[in-house]
Amino acid sequence: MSNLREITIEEVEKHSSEGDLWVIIDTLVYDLSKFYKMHPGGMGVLLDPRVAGKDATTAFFSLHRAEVLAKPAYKRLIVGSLPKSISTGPKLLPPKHDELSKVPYGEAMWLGDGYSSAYHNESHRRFQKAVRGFMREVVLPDAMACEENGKRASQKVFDALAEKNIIAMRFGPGPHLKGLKLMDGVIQPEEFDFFHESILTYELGRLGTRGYFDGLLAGGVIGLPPILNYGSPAIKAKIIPEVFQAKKFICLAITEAFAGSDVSGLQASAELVTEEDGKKYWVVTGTKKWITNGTYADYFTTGVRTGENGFTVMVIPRGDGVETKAIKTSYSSTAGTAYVTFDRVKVPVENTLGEVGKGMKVILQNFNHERWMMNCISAGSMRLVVEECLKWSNQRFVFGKPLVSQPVIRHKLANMIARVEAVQSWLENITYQMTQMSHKEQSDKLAGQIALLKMFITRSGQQTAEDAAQIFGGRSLTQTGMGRIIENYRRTAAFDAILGGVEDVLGDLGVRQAMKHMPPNVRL
Ligand code: HEM
Repeated sequence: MSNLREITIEEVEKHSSEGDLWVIIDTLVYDLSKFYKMHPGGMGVLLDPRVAGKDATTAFFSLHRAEVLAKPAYKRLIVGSLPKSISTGPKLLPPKHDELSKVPYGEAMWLGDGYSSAYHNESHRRFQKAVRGFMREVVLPDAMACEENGKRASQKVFDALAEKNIIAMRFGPGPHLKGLKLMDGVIQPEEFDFFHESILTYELGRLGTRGYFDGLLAGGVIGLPPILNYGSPAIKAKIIPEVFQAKKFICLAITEAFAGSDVSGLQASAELVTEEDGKKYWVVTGTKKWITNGTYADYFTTGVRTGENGFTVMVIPRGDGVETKAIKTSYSSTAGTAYVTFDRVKVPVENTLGEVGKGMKVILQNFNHERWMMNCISAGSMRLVVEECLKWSNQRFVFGKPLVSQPVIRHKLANMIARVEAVQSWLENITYQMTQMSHKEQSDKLAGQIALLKMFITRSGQQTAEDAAQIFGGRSLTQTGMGRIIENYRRTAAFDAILGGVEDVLGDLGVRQAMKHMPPNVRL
């Protein structure tokens, strides 16, 4: 930008007509002579005498997100900049990809300038910076496109995730990370803990594209653990590398239209048959509904009835008799939500995960991790929404005053900030406990905490979505433009109150867990 031709305000003013149209935005001079006919906001607004040939910075930033100007197609419209004698250059550029927000409460406190943390160290900071940069540069453009067109995340992004070993990291700390180069070596596998994992998910949440987040392997994050924990050595050796390298995709297929997630009512069933050559197979018939990533999964970690009351988990590869159909939901079909049909599918008995009839144990093992992951994403997206509302309330002028000068707006902001900080602190505390406990201890001591936090986060998220919509007004209804993040959040915040266990059930679980630990001899 430093080599730009210097153009005076007087010279810009000479270009103020149809076919010869310049404007100044943030000290840069844009030639809109051809673009004005394609301008999504129409030609008239650009030809207005208050805009054509003038400094249109204030008008521009009250109608567009700063990211518009960062697009290469629009950068090409720049023909010069105001002389150095009157300007020190652009001040309103969008932040660099890995840059932290300077907006108060725009980042978790541990990332704030001058704040410290009892839980985070230098490796978390290095990791956060690398992940933020990667997410904004590589993932965000794909996320925005896919939210709109409903396609699954591009293979280019999956390959990039695999290259940084982000897919492997989504399964938390553990032996599966041994020997891997994490985020180009920014941290060592031995350093990786639940805080690193929470950063990864939180940063995905900060993209503000909820359907895409689920499309970006949320199904895999719940579908692979039964294989990691219960797969035979042969199954593990085949499927785990395929999934980590994004060559194949896996999902979890439990819920059914007949019974939702009430496992006792599931109807999909499997019968054991022995072929003439002595090989044993399950023959699986049934349907599954609401299966995240199912439309493009190659493997289905599936729960089926085996015998009278037995429930068994097995991994079913896509093949003869397996069909998937996209289900339309209120978030983007980029999530790959599917209705799955198994029609007499032959599954080798070696694909059984865990003991026959003990499927509940296999499924339950991962519930806490799934809900904790959802807490991380909800906290990340809530933080982004708070940041957006603070920015908007500050920059938006109504009746001659900034929006934030209205006490009712400040009241909403205060509640939003209080909620996101409460959520953050509880999440960090639980994450710390996870770093200190064995898996068994986590199941015993944290199942209730995680469930109650999820109930609290999703309730807070929905209140925050309502407040944000009031602050953004009509802009919160449009999927593009200034309010695009609020629109997405308002439409999808309630999803987290359903997926992974509905709010009421989780609240109930939290209290039941507490009662389990209640000593028998306590009295008022
Ligand atoms: C480099 C110059 C400009 C570019 C590249 C540009 C680009 C765009 C784009 C991409 C949109 C669609 C926004 C969205 O929904 O995502 C838009 C909308 C709009 N633009 Fe521009 N624009 C420019 C300058 C201006 C200026 C100077 C004005 C001055 C008034 C203006 C007024 C509008 C209006 C009124 C809308 C509709 C906003 C809405 O639907 O809420 N634009 N512009």
